[in-house]
Amino acid sequence: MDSWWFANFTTAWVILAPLIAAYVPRRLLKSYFNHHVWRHAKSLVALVDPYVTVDIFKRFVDDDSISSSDAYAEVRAYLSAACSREARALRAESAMEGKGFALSLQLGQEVADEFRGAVLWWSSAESRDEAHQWQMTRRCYRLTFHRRHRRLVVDEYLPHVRIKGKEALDRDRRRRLYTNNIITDYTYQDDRVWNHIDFKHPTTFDTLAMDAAKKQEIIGDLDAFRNNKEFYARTGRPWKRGYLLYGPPGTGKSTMIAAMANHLGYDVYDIELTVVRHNHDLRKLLVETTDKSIIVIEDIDCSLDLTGERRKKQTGSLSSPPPVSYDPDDDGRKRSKVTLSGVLNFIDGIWSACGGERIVIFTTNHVDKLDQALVRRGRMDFHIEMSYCRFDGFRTLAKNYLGIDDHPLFQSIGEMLAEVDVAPVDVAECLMTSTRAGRGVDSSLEYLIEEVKKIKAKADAEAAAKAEADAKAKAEEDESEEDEEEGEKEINESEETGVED
Ligand SMILES: Nc1ncnc2c1ncn2[C@@H]1O[C@H](COP(=O)(O)OP(=O)(O)OP(=O)(O)O)[C@@H](O)[C@H]1O
Ligand SMILES: [Mg+2]
Repeated sequence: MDSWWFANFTTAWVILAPLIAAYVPRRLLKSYFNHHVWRHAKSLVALVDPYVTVDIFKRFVDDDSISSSDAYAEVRAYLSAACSREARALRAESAMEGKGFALSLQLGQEVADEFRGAVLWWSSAESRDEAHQWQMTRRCYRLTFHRRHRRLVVDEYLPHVRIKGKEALDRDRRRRLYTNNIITDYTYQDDRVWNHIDFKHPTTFDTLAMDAAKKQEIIGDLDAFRNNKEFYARTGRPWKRGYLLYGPPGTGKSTMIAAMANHLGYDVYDIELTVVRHNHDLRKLLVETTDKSIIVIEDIDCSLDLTGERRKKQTGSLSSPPPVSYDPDDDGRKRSKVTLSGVLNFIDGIWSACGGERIVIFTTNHVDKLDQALVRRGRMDFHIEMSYCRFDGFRTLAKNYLGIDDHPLFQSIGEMLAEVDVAPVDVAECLMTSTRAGRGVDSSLEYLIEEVKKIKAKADAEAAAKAEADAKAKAEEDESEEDEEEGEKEINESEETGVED
């Protein structure tokens, strides 16, 4: 009987199918199948199939998916260990230096995981993302589990995967130095707002030349920030801290940022403000930064003018990759409109609280030029003056470049540096020149003494010239005041004489 029905059904279908295809419009057919047949088929399957799937899509960088963390990357990191045991077709990417490869699943591969007695399966798949505005097909990790484990998976397993994945990412990742791209109105959803290179700066606090007590204070402050998550949560403050580094050129502000990043193990986001067009672009940049990061705006006084206009300066910033060339003045429509209030919001507006463990650093050569609103405590919590090279700084540089801790000439060099303002960059350059020239320790230090003497002589000559110019200006001022008084006296006398006449 069954075979009779089947034969009739097949014959009818063979006759009817070409007729339906020929006469019923394709769009109608498609939408009918999509909306009705597929829905009914799914509910039928659900009756007999007890398995549930969850897709975790590879994310796009667009407005709808702004987020400071990446679940897809976390799942991939979590699965990396399981992959090496079970999957047969793997993808290997180089992990951190000396740490071999990070493994992930090839498309279509599957691995099993066990959690509190439940077995769950992960596979690498491609699927249509219904939630996305263009419903595109995207790579995803698909988790499949029995429906009786639904609560376990949602409440415990998925959070567990994210925590473990994040830990693995933090452990294995290469640190990065980011710089911002131009964000245009046409920025495509997959365009990154940040560009990055691996961050490999050799500076540490050990090699940073500065006052030893001040250095310890900064290290203590950074450690307290990093270890005080509970304090920030308890007091209801976002877990972030602002540092203002100020001082003359070549005193180590950019070097300090590298030392901080190395000490904390954070990424660095170096913002080139001149290519940021609007305040809301700043927000977009902010939400695309990750936790455990340092956000830097170098030479803030040159990047942001309080009147809203901008000036340009070649900044010697932290060897960052150059931003895409963009002249803010080349077209009136393109000119940046970032304002002081935009930057203030960037630092401590409601958006700045997304994510956590973030440090914001401004550097400047002219602290007195900055608006008080920008640098007040609470925004820039710690003001650090990077100053000229004194004895402590010199000892560090001598250790860096000559490999020595002490020397009979140290005392006289220390005394000289107490009297003359020499930037650490100049001391470092002298020592490096000597090292390159193959001089020994003694002659390197003598060369440094000669150079410092020259700098002192130059500074003395400049100070004398300035004093002379000031004295001359004062004399001229006094003379003109005397002339004025004389003139007034004459006028008064002639008026008095006139009255008498
Ligand atoms: N305090 C320091 N400790 C060690 N090296 C230093 C220090 N200051 C300067 N240097 C050396 O001088 C170079 C320039 O220093 P850096 O760029 O950090 O100065 P800066 O204060 O940021 O200058 P600018 O204000 O011009 O940006 C560094 O690459 C480093 O080699
Ligand atoms: Mg600098």
